[in-house]
Amino acid sequence: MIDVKKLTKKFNKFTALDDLNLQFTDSKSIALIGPNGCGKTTLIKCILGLNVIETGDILVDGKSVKEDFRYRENIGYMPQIGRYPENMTIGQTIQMIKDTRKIPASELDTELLQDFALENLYHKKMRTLSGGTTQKVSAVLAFMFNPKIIILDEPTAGLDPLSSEILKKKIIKEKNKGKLIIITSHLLSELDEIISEVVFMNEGRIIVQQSVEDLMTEHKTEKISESIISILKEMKK
Ligand SMILES: Nc1ncnc2c1ncn2[C@@H]1O[C@H](COP(=O)(O)OP(=O)(O)OP(=O)(O)O)[C@@H](O)[C@H]1O
Repeated sequence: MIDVKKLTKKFNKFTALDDLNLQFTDSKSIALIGPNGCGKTTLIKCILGLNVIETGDILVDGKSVKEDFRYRENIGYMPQIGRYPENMTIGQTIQMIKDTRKIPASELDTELLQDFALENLYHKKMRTLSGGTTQKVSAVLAFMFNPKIIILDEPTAGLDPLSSEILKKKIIKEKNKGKLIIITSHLLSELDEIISEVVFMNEGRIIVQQSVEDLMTEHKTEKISESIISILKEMKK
C-alpha cells in the first residue's frame, strides 16, 4: 500500500505537485492519467525516491520513503524511456541486474522473458535495440524480482499489438495475485481491460480518484476512455 500525505513538490518556484493526498491499495490496478506536464512522472519519481521530498511524505507499507531506501526492493518500475549501458548486451544487462539483487534463480519471474522470446536476442547490444525491444527489457526487469508493487510509465507506448497484449495479460495476472499496479498512460483505449481505479491529475492536483465502476456509472459510459473525455470536457467549461 502507498499512502501519499500532503505531498508538495516544487522545482524552484514552480509547484509540480500541490498538496496531494492519495492512497493506493493492494490488489488494485490504478491508471494515473492527466494532461502532459500535470505531474504524473514527478509523483512516480517521489514514490521511487528519485525526487527529494521537502513537504509532506509518502509511506510505502507504512514506512516513509525518506527514511530507509530498502522499500525500493518491493517496487518494480518500468520507465517511459529505459536507459541502459550502451555497450552491454541484453543478456549481460539482465545478468548484471540479477547479480545486484541476489535473489535465487528459482524465485525469479521469467514469464515475460519467455513470452517476449527475449533470450533469442541476448547477444544484441543495448545501443542497437529498437525502442520496442528496449521497452521489453524494461518490462521483463519490472516483473522479474516478484515485487509487491509494480509501476509502469506508458508501458505499451512503443510495443507492437502482440507484445502489448502479452504485457496486458501479465499485468492482469499479477494484479489478481494481490499486487498493486500503477500505470500511467495516454492510450486510454488500452486501459479498459486492466484498470480497477482511475486517478486523474491536473496541474499538480488530484481531480478525480474513483473506481472504474463508479466512474462509468457517473458518466453513463461503458469505456474508461469515454469517462475521461467527459471529465476533460467538464474541465474546459
Ligand atoms: N527536474 C525538474 N526540474 C524542473 N521542472 C521539472 C522537473 N521535472 C518535472 N518538472 C516540471 O514539472 C511538471 C510536471 O512534469 P511531469 O514530468 O511530472 O509531467 P507528466 O504528467 O508526467 O507529463 P507527460 O504526460 O508529458 O509525461 C512539468 O511542468 C515539468 O516541466
